[in-house]
Amino acid sequence: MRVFVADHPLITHKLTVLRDTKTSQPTFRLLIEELMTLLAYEATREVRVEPHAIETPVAPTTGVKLSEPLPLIVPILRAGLGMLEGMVKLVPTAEVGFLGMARDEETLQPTTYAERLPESLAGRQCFVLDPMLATGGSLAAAIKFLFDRGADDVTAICVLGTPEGVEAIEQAAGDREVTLVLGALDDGLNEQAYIVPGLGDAGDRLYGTAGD
Ligand SMILES: O=P(O)(O)OC[C@H]1O[C@H](OP(=O)(O)OP(=O)(O)O)[C@H](O)[C@@H]1O
Ligand SMILES: O=c1cc[nH]c(=O)[nH]1
Ligand SMILES: [Mg+2]
Repeated sequence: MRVFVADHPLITHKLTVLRDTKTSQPTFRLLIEELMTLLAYEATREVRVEPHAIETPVAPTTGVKLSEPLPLIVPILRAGLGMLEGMVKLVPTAEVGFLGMARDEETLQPTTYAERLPESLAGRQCFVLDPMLATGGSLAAAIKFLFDRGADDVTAICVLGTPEGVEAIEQAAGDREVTLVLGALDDGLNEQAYIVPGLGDAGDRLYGTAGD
C-alpha cells in the first residue's frame, strides 16, 4: 500500500481552521471542499490516461485523455459527501457511486445502510472519499466492498488519519493496489475512538446532528 501524507503550508493552514471548535458550519463545509481539491491533485497522480490526438489552431499534437472505463468516485455518506464537489471539480467527467456507512459508537463496528454502485467494477479505478480515518473499520469495509465488486485499484482520500487507521487499511489491502492520501496524520485515538487532536465528528460539523 502506498501512503501519502500532505506536507504543504496551505493545507496545514486550512486544517488548523477546520479543527477549531469556533469555526462555523458554512466555513467548515467550504474548507472540506477546498482541502479535497488540494488532496485530489496528489490522489489523481496515477489516474489512467491514454494518448489523444488533437489539432491546436497552429498544429496537430498529441495529448492525453482519461481512459475508459472512467474513474469512479465513491463518497462514504454522510461525511464523505462534503468532499464530493471538491473532487468533481478536478475530475468532472468521472462517475459517482455512493456507500452509506455508520460506525456504531459502542461497538465501533461499521454498518452499510446504503449502496448505489455499478454491479461490476471490473477494470475500474476507484476513489473513496471520507474525511475521517479513525480505527479504520469503515474505510476497510468500503475498500473490501469495492474489491469484491471487481475494482482493481482503490485510492482512499481522508482529511485526517491515525496510525491505527493506517495499519487497519494496510491489513485490509493485503497485496492489492491501494493508495491512501491523508491531509494529516494525527496522534491517535481517545477512549471514544475519536481522532486526537482531530476535529470532532465530521458528519455533525458538516450536516448537524439530525442523523443521530
Ligand atoms: O475509522 P472508523 O473508526 O470506522 O471511523 C470513521 C468513520 O466515522 C465517521 O462516520 P460516522 O459513522 O460518524 O457517520 P456520519 O458520516 O454519518 O457521521 C467517518 O466519516 C468515518 O466514516
Ligand atoms: O474523530 C472522529 C472519529 C470518527 N468519526 C468522526 O467523525 N470523527
Ligand atoms: Mg459522524
